[in-house]
Amino acid sequence: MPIIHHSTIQQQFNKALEKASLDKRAVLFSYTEELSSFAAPLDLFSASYSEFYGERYFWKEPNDEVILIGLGSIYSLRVNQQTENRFQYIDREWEKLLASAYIFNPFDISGTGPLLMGGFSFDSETERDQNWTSFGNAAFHLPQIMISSIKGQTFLTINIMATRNDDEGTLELLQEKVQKLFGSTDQNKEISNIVNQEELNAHEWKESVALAVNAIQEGELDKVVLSRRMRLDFDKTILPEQVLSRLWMEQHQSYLFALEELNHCFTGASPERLILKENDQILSTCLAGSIKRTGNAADDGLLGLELLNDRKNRDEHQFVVKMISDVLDPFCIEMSIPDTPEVMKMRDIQHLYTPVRGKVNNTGTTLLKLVEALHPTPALGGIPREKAMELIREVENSDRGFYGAPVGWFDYRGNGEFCVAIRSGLLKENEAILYSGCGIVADSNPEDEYIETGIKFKPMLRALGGKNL
Ligand SMILES: C=C(O[C@H]1C=CC=C(C(=O)O)[C@@H]1O)C(=O)O
Repeated sequence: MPIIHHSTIQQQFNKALEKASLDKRAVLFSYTEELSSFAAPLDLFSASYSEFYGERYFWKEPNDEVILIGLGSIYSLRVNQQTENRFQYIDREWEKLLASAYIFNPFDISGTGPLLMGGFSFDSETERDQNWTSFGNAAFHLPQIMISSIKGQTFLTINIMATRNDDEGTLELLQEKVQKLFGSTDQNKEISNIVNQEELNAHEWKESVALAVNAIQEGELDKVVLSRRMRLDFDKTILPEQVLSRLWMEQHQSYLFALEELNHCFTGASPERLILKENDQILSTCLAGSIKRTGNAADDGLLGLELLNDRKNRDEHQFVVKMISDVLDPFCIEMSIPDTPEVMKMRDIQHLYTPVRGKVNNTGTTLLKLVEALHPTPALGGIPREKAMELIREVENSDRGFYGAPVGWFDYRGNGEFCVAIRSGLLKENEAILYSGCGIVADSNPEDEYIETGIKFKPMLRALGGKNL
């Protein structure tokens, strides 16, 4: 059982209270300790339902080296309008909060101590539709209780926005909350079942692919990624823990994420890293070019080889490699990029994959600066970027929301990671909207692209109990 009430924490907390009283404003107090034992991460997430539903945040990177469970939001940063640069805004406000914070964290380990979990919308220049209004153009949260599992070690971080109205009782209350959380088991929640499954505007989507191919052949642009949606209705409210536990079993080698905003939850299993930053080391991933999997290892091997040798897919992939390396180059003193891609095999699909590593040249290069520069990569936008964005706005008559956008976390030391939120969907009570897209180039065929986007629905569809798998 975690112990968060002893003299060290008390002293630190008292200092934060004094400062809050003097400054007449809230001061962040953060305390981290290592836990000796830890329930399975998803059991803990699930057990937090009664106390924290609507304010839960989950992150797991493919190798299980970083698993974060954030519960309760004691401080949030949102950007609703296009009034100023959303990346700079989040960076600046976070820095301001940290400037007066009292942080007790004896561990020099990324992902422990205070951190923000959240993400950005795909396109801040379009308005969010009603599904996405609570997410806006950026939504980040500092959890009240955070459990981080980092390379096998587990940590508890508690965060309090201390005000002059708080006293030692505040710590005690939080202590009780933590004890309750670790003591409680998952209430047997009812599983929701699909009552209706419907692809939205499939015919129009194929037409817009044909239109995009035309524009590319006319030389207006080189590549654009077009997405489409599927809607599912359920017999009762669909719970994020239900979806996450299926993704955990079936898509374990992906980034698993969930961001709740009251009764909405954006969740998914993405294979695509946008950027990882650990001190001055960065790692980005180029992922573009796809082929199916069959369930038979020998056939999958042959398909993988076909993908590696397919000109259309290699071109599509090369666009992404060039753009990501061009974008990161000015921020780096060293970079390393393999000459040829590898094949990354996911449960339902295989992709061409190239890792891009670098060493940043400047301490002022924040993770969000890199996210801003990279987003959207041609794996989700296109080439040239602005032209592709214009075409997406023109032909996709719906809001992508956070689909295809950066989702992740970053801590008070500036380390963190963002994935590109694909293979994802928005859960809103007894309805889910799933998103899927694919890269369109000069020789794309609408029917093939339709089939490819069908495959990309599968991870979420499977996790939700859907049909046609
Ligand atoms: C846009 C998606 O995938 C991107 C990532 C990998 C491969 C892609 C492709 O081959 O088209 C897409 O660019 C999606 O899954 O919704």
